[in-house]
Amino acid sequence: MNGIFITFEGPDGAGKTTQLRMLADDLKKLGHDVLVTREPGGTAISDLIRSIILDPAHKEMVDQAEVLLYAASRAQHVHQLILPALKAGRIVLCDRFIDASVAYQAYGLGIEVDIVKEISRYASSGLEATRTYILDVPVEVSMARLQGRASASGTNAQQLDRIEQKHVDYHSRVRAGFHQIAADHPERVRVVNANRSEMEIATEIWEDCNRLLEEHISV
Ligand SMILES: Nc1ncnc2c1ncn2[C@@H]1O[C@H](COP(=O)(O)OP(=O)(O)O)[C@@H](O)[C@H]1O
Ligand SMILES: Cc1cn([C@H]2C[C@H](O)[C@@H](COP(=O)(O)OP(=O)(O)O)O2)c(=O)[nH]c1=O
Repeated sequence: MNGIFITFEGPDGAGKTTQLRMLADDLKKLGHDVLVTREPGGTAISDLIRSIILDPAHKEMVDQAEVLLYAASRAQHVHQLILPALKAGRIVLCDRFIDASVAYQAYGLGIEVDIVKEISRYASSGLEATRTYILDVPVEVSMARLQGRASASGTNAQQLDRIEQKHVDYHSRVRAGFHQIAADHPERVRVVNANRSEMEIATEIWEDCNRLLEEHISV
């Protein structure tokens, strides 16, 4: 596999999408072939599953169904889109991946970590990110950014998706889960302080990503 697979993780509203777009623009300016995608989503089937998972009306969804729906969305995404792009040598930037299932479904909901990892491993046929940036912000900051994004787009707090509407305690467990994932995978994961300006964050990610590209080329 010649491509490079980079994932962005962190709480809702941490600034993942913003940073992913900035990195994609900078990489494209250097002539790299970049694929930008996201989970849940990225293919027609995965997007349909996304709308089922995030619909605020689906309050009765049981935890097992939630884990398996994220995994089903991921299976289609990995095999239809990500693996072919990596085989073609592209740089794939993905907004969330398996770490999100571990942070939200395992640490957040309380499902056993090994079960969530095993289901995700099966769904993705063992694909792992080359590098993961976890954008870390206090829960109050990410919540405030989400509210800001919602009002900028003319929606209100009641229209946040099903996961975003969950309680602060849940989001605190998710954040702690991301810290644990970083501690478990120091080679792959970089925790980036996202409670700074967009440009400061982008610079740190850009410098690390350049080192990664150099290592990749020299292999
Ligand atoms: N470093 C930052 N400082 C302040 N606001 C930010 C920063 N990065 C992103 N935002 C804003 O916060 C909101 C959420 O950002 P977004 O990139 O959509 O986050 P995510 O994809 O992690 O949910 C958006 O309104 C965005 O403009
Ligand atoms: C990929 C994935 C996402 N999620 C959640 C996190 C988000 O609340 C939601 C949608 O992700 P996303 O679109 O990235 O939301 P945001 O841009 O607001 O950060 O799905 C999981 O709970 N498990 C997963 O495996």
